[in-house]
Amino acid sequence: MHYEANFDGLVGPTHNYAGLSFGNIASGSNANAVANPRAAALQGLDKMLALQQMGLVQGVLPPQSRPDLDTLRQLGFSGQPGQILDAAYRQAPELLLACYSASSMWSANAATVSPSADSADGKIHFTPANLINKLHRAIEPVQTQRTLQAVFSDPDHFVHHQPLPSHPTLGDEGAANHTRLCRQYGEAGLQLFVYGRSECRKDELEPVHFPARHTLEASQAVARLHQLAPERTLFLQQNPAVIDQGVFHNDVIAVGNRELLLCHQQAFFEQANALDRIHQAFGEGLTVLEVPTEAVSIDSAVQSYLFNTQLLTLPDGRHVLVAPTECQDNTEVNTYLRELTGSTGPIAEVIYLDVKQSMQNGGGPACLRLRVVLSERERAAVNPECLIDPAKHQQLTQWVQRYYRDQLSLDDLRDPALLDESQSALDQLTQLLSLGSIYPFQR
Ligand SMILES: N=C(N)NCCC[C@H](NC(=O)CCC(=O)O)C(=O)O
Repeated sequence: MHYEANFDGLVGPTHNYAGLSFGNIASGSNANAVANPRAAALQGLDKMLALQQMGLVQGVLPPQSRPDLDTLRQLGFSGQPGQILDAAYRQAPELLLACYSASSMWSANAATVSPSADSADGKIHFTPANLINKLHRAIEPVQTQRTLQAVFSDPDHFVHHQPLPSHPTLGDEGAANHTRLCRQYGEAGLQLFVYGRSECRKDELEPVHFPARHTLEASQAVARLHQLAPERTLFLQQNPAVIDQGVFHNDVIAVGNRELLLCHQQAFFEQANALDRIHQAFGEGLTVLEVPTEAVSIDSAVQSYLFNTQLLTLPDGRHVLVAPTECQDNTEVNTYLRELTGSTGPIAEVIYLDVKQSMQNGGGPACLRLRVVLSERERAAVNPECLIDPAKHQQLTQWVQRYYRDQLSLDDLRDPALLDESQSALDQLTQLLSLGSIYPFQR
């Protein structure tokens, strides 16, 4: 028996709206809004419990420690923590904001993961994403690697690679641009790597307004590291025109699982050709649900995050979509989803969940999770304290209620008490999740 486990990033105590992600429309339009870290973390935990209750394997990944004092020191701020925060707030507020972001919650960007059925050595491979396109995200990979090693520590099953070198040629956004299709989770699958631009293929079109964060060269390197078979690996270019409309990752415009791919008509560059290649490489039995622009505009897709849903296969074999409530609020999307589930199509049901605090920064249900396909033995090798059941959910809920604020504005970020609260919270969390001393402040 094999499972697709979802490991969600737990929202950290400094969740805020800083407008840091150019090209991500929600992040820009909610800049300076007052955040509610407590509600954000509880929404995330409730999503994790909901999936566990559906009979799925659900894990949790701890947040990164913020503010990132080490980075601020590296940037020339010195003294006691309070002095560092104060000086950064006055001299370089944009750096302080970057060092305060709780962006590790979007664990789809933490790494690319290939299951053992696809890798030549029969092990699960992890490559943390370098996330070089945004400063607040480029400071994540070192900790990401430490965290993943603490959760998936057994070298008999898990291989951890270094993040790719930090250079624009190798921009890597992790699993947000990676989809695996297969017949059964335990069988060899087809891995789709979707890139926004290529350094060496100069003739390919690129977006003109917003950045293409992920490169072909990064995807090719990850596929090599993960020892994937070339005939079961495809590199597809994202449609640059939709990147310019706010589709900053492929998981904002397409989602796949098992033998199903749900994508917008404008998801890929030269889409007919891209879909042909996918069909050819997969062989018989693949269903592609292509959503036409006249049913759902790109605007509606970006606002509602229709494609940032989690497409899940339940233990009874039914496929369901876990969607953000924003999909109910958008008329086009609501109509499309009602027709989809009202027919005899492959998706049986849509389950709506509230992840508004994350959505307002451009992170839907699928952004919040990193998928790891596990066999029974591999699952037994995962740090058991990082798997969610009702008792763990309750423990973590109480922990959030104890440590998290229910309001955070950008002005609060100079408050050294927030740093103390965050470190106390994370220190306690490493005990709840049996992670050891993974944070720099614990060393
Ligand atoms: N699509 C996936 N898989 N992930 C979504 C990531 C959202 C994240 N938002 C932010 O980083 C906003 C932070 C701020 O503005 O405060 C980003 O743009 O990298």
